[in-house]
Amino acid sequence: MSISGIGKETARDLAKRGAKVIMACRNLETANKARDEIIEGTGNKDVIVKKLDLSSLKSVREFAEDVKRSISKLDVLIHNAGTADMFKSKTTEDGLEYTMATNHFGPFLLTHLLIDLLKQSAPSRIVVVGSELYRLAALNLDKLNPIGTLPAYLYYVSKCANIVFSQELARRLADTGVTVNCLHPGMIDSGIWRNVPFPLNLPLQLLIDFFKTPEQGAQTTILLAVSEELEGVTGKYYLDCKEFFLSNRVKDPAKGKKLWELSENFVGLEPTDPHI
Ligand SMILES: NC(=O)c1ccc[n+]([C@@H]2O[C@H](COP(=O)([O-])OP(=O)(O)OC[C@H]3O[C@@H](n4cnc5c(N)ncnc54)[C@H](O)[C@@H]3O)[C@@H](O)[C@H]2O)c1
Repeated sequence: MSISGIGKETARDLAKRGAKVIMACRNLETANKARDEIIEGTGNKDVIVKKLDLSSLKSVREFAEDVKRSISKLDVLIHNAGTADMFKSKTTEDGLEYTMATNHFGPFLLTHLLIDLLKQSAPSRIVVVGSELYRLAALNLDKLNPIGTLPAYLYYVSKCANIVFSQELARRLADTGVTVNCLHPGMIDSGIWRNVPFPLNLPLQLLIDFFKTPEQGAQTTILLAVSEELEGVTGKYYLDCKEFFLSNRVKDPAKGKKLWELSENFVGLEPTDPHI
């Protein structure tokens, strides 16, 4: 979960339903303000903030340890946080391209580190916030850590990775009681568009009035997280709270397997870590 946009609205809704919510956030100051606002608005005091920078493998490991120390049951893991820096490409302390590290490698590692807890808590769920923009990208598995690639394109690639990941994860977790579904939240007026520079932001300024609110954008995530009707449903993709079709290329098991093996290497999965 994250502190602004769709993540904040998802946290608010789950808190309203009485859930214990862990908000995983980079900036603790802003996160604590968001948490206080949610507690005040919902009356649910069981909303906590924990530090997580998904672009740092060390931070992901520290966060997972912190979570495992503080709870004994995890019903839903929501991979919502994402970045889309259209014009700057950076390399992380782990030698990973920043957008791919935040949007794919961090969530990939985190899923591994929390999988035993999710299995013990089954029936449990993993929800992955992808994007329809995946249709514009090809996932080049010969360059999964795409340092030097046009930054604007990297967001699409990372969202494509989210979907291939969710499909492969669902296959690997079949019969464990842990389900995995992915979604597109819609076009949402959120912080994700803040890095679009002049002059590309000009048409965006006009279009953004037609975008949905973060609260509306959270609805498909919430459905996948809580709907009793979706108990046991796995490996699907949703848009506007309805199942939607995926292109065959993201469903290909050979591609999913290769993404998995490469990602295990990039995140430095240890023999002692849980493997999925
Ligand atoms: N807004 C849209 O139109 C749209 C469309 C399709 C998909 N999405 C997806 O929805 C999800 C939520 O995005 P949003 O629209 O609410 O944008 P947002 O920018 O408002 O929220 C993104 C959140 O991710 C957090 N985040 C970014 N980098 C992080 C890091 N390294 N570690 C931890 N947290 C980090 C940010 O702090 C922020 O809280 C993203 O996965 C995005 O790709 C959004």
